[in-house]
Amino acid sequence: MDITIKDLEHRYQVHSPFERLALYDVNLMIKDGTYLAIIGHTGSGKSTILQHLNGLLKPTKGTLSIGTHEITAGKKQKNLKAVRRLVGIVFQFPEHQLFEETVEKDISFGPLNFGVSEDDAKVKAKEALLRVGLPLEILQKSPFELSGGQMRRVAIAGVLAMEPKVLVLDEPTAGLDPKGRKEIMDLFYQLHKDKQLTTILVTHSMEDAAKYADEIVVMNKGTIEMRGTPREVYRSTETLKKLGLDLPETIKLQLQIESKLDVKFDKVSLTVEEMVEQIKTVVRRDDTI
Ligand SMILES: Nc1ncnc2c1ncn2[C@@H]1O[C@H](COP(=O)(O)OP(=O)(O)OP(=O)(O)O)[C@@H](O)[C@H]1O
Repeated sequence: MDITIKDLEHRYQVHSPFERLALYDVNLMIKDGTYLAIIGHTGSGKSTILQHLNGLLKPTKGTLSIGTHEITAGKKQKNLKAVRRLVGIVFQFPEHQLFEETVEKDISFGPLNFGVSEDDAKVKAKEALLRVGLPLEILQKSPFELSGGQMRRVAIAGVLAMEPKVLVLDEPTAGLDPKGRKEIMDLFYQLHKDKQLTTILVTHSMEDAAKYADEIVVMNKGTIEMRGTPREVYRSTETLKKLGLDLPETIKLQLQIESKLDVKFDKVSLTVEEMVEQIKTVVRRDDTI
């Protein structure tokens, strides 16, 4: 399911003294099955874009096409429920939205809301729970008896149980320790691969964008500043610096090695493994090192 965003503008609190232009001239085509990362400085408009993708916010100008569904500024939106079924959003700290008495009821809530029978919702809840790596024994527990990490997984299972075609992730690992972060990011990557799930990740982690995404969009002050593969984007070190964005650690190390040893690597190193390979190549090429 392709997503096309055309001339998107969003103003918060229109016609009030607090009116704020948060997005303008946003044009973006996201092909079905892509893993896209959106990076950018705080306040650049990343979350505002995400919230348009399932109709939580309406454009003040422009159009979004999500598969065959269109959301257009100024037009009454008929199929918002269908769009919300297609696009699942995992917000920051999704566990704050848990509210039911049991894990099973919490995960089943979404499917039931979309008209699935109670029995089918229970099946979907079980599948989703296993998918996020939790045991079925906790189905009848209160979500509030679980650890923080488990609560987050239950909340993610609630989104997966709706079987979305597009998964939108707004800083989904905020507040987790490095091990927990990696586990959750690997889980989303596996889902993306297994189900060809279009995945759109908003992140402040340059490493995660480099490691998982096929494409990166760089936002700046409400509009798209740059778009490309991780290698293309992270090659533009000066532009990223100007935008106040950091580089992945591997690339920072590469730049230091290049400057200290007066050598040039063939490409930017997105992972430690790539960096090691390139160091080997440079050492072989130049026997004075
Ligand atoms: N409800 C709101 N009312 C008014 N202005 C808002 C509202 N929500 C966001 N904004 C403003 O819109 C702009 C874009 O905000 P947005 O949250 O989309 O940025 P972001 O890139 O996601 O930031 P962060 O990285 O901090 O999450 C910011 O200037 C913000 O202050």
